[in-house]
Amino acid sequence: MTTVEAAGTPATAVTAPVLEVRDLSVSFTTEGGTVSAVDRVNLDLASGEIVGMVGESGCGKSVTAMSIAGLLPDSARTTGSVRLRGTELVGARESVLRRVRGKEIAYIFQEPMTSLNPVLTVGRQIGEVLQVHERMSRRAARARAVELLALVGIPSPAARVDNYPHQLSGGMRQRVMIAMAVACGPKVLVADEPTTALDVTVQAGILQVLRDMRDRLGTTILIITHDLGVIADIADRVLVMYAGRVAEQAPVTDLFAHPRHRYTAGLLSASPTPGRHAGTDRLSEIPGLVPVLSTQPDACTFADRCPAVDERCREAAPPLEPVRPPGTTAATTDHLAACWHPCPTPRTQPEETSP
Ligand SMILES: Nc1ncnc2c1ncn2[C@@H]1O[C@H](COP(=O)(O)OP(=O)(O)OP(=O)(O)O)[C@@H](O)[C@H]1O
Repeated sequence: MTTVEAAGTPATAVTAPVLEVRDLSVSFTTEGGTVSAVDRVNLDLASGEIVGMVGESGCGKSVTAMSIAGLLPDSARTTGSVRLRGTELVGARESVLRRVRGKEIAYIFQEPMTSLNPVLTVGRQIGEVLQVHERMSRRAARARAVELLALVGIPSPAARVDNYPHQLSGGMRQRVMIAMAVACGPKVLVADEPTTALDVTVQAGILQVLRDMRDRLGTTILIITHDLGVIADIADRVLVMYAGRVAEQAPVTDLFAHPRHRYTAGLLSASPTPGRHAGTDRLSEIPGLVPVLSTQPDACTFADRCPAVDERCREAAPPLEPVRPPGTTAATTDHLAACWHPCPTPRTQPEETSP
């Protein structure tokens, strides 16, 4: 574990991160005014790491991920910095983004049917990526497409390469999307709810494919999901988003065993994650709704829903800071929470108890 250098800095890997996000904020101009979707997010992704991003609907997960991949619409205003292997992406020219997308960073969307072209065979679609980015001949690209379909576990890839998307099951289409995404060997893969529309066994297969991509190709993966079971299954580290901000981030086992932000604790008890609901079928709910960020910029955004709220929470937003692991006195950069009154841990420090 690395020691703390400055409060509020994200967990830093020992080697230089592949992706560095600093103070990333995104707002949208709408007819009803400016909507703030992401507020000063910091995040590092280390090489070969799988990081999960969780949070309720509307917390800013997709907007964060799309801004990282340079995929936001023109109505978005982005500030801060996103550096991918040293290249700044915020404000970069379209020619830079075009070069980076696919080759350096790739994005997998939730619903492959809307991303795949229905009138082209999957082989043509994978092949086009290779022809454009890798300047492969059509023939070589087709052969590579067959290899990629095999890599993502599609049976009879030499025959499936000539299928149209509608001839494949939902799980196979998602595998095709992953094959297209990894075709040019991107360093970073952003997977936005890649398993949401799939049943549990197909979902397990897709997660295995993502793990294989990391293990075989060293791909760094940012996976967005509502499903804490998916996070527990695949992620090394978790980032919990709330109302456009990072509420907590920690190694996965630490987060599940010792959530420190009250929102994370609420999410865990509202989710049927194995081991947390022994003997009960009922899920608890976090009362209230995710607030619109622009309505309360200088307070903890979770204040209205928090069981430990006090005046301080309504007066100032807590910074994302390292918390002490149970039984230790020194904070580490591995576990950070943005909370004035973190949940107590089994051997909590006196000043960390709830009010
Ligand atoms: N194009 C847009 N124009 C205006 N507001 C937007 C736009 N895209 C997203 N938003 C707003 O930004 C906020 C964050 O949205 P985002 O899609 O990132 O949430 P999310 O956490 O990914 O939710 P979900 O899990 O439902 O996808 C929401 O309030 C959303 O309404």
